[in-house]
Amino acid sequence: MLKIGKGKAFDKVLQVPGDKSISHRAVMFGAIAEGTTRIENFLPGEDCLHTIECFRRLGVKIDREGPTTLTVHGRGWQGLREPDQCLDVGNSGTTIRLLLGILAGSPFFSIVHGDASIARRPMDRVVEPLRRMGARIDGRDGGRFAPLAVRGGELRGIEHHSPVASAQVKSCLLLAGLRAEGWTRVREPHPSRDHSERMLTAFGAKLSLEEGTISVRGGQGLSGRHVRVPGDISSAAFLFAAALLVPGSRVTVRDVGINPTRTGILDVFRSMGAEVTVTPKDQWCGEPVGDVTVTGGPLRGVEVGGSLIPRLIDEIPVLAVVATRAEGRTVIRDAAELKVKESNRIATVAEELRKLGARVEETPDGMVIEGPTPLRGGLLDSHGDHRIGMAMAVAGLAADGGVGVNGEEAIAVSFPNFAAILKELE
Ligand SMILES: O=C(O)C1=C[C@@H](OP(=O)(O)O)[C@@H](O)[C@H](O)C1
Ligand SMILES: C=C(OP(=O)(O)O)C(=O)O
Repeated sequence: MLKIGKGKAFDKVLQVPGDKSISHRAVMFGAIAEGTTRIENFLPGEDCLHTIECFRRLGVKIDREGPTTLTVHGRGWQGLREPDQCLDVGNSGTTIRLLLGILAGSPFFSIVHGDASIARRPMDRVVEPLRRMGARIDGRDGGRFAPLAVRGGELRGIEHHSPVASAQVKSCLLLAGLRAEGWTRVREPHPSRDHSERMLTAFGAKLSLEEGTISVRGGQGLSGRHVRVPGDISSAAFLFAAALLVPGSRVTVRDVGINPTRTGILDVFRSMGAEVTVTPKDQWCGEPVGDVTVTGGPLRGVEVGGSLIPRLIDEIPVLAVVATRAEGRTVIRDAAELKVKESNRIATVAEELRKLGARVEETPDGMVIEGPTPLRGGLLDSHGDHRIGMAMAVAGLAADGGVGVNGEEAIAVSFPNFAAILKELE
């Protein structure tokens, strides 16, 4: 069990591990590129380690020089070979969905599977358009759920209007589109994170973005390159929240990714009344990087919905914790996607926060939080979901008597040294 006591005011300068989305992509794109891709500040979280193992099973040589440094020896798409064992994605939605885009255009048979949470997450959002491109995919419930079996082969480009704003759907189809005959075009209701677009461009691919539709022409190869991964703003969000939950605190996170498709949480914390300073410093492989400082103060409730949701989707659990301390009502809407993450995050956040005395009402597409409520200590559970585990641990900093979080091993999925950093803030 992870025990977190009530926090005392702090003023810290910290760093967080590399971005999960960018780490996955660096391995995957390096694996299908020609030449060497050296990756620095790679996230050694379990999700990304599963991505490495899947590509090793596909015949790609990947050397790990250190915990956060690796070299991927790409030999182009031709370098991938039929795996003799199932590909295990663990808990990682990003791995399974992007991998399916690569397998769909690879002329061999493979089976992908993951843990109990992965087996519950919807795969039809990628299976249906990949089948339209010509891929042969089967799986549980007609291919709606993993395990999935793929017999890859020749693909043709399609136009796909995704009903959900999902970078995983978009990236899967762009990867398949690189191998397809003609153009593949993807449109989504709101812009989702654009790491694939930035990194594919940095690896030499040509993509075009017109009126919200991203297009790629098939037959393009990638060239390996050096990738330095920015710190993960989704991990940093837990530390920003900590500064808002412990009165009189301030935190600076250095060298964190500040891609505007990921910074929704900073906009929301600002509109709640927090002081947020962003100092841009550099671009790493097409990704903006900077230092971000968050200073606590009195907070007010906010309404969050629409195009903001994909810009902070993974931060909503910790935003809900912060909202319990804000004056007035916080309304989160248009976030039904939370139900199909590692856990049903609307249900799990509400269940756990209520144990601490918070007033949280679930809605079909989000939640309503009435604040401020004093939080009491309690025994909480991660529900096997890393973000729920971390959000609840951070809540402990504001709870009288602190909290204990069971199932804390889930946190290693995205932020392996989280407990050590948080312990410094107790
Ligand atoms: O593409 C990615 O790296 C991710 C996209 C998002 O999922 P969706 O594409 O399902 O919205 C996000 O929640 C996930 O943590 C990572
Ligand atoms: C939803 C997440 O990841 P994935 O979809 O890759 O499992 C997350 O990290 O919060």
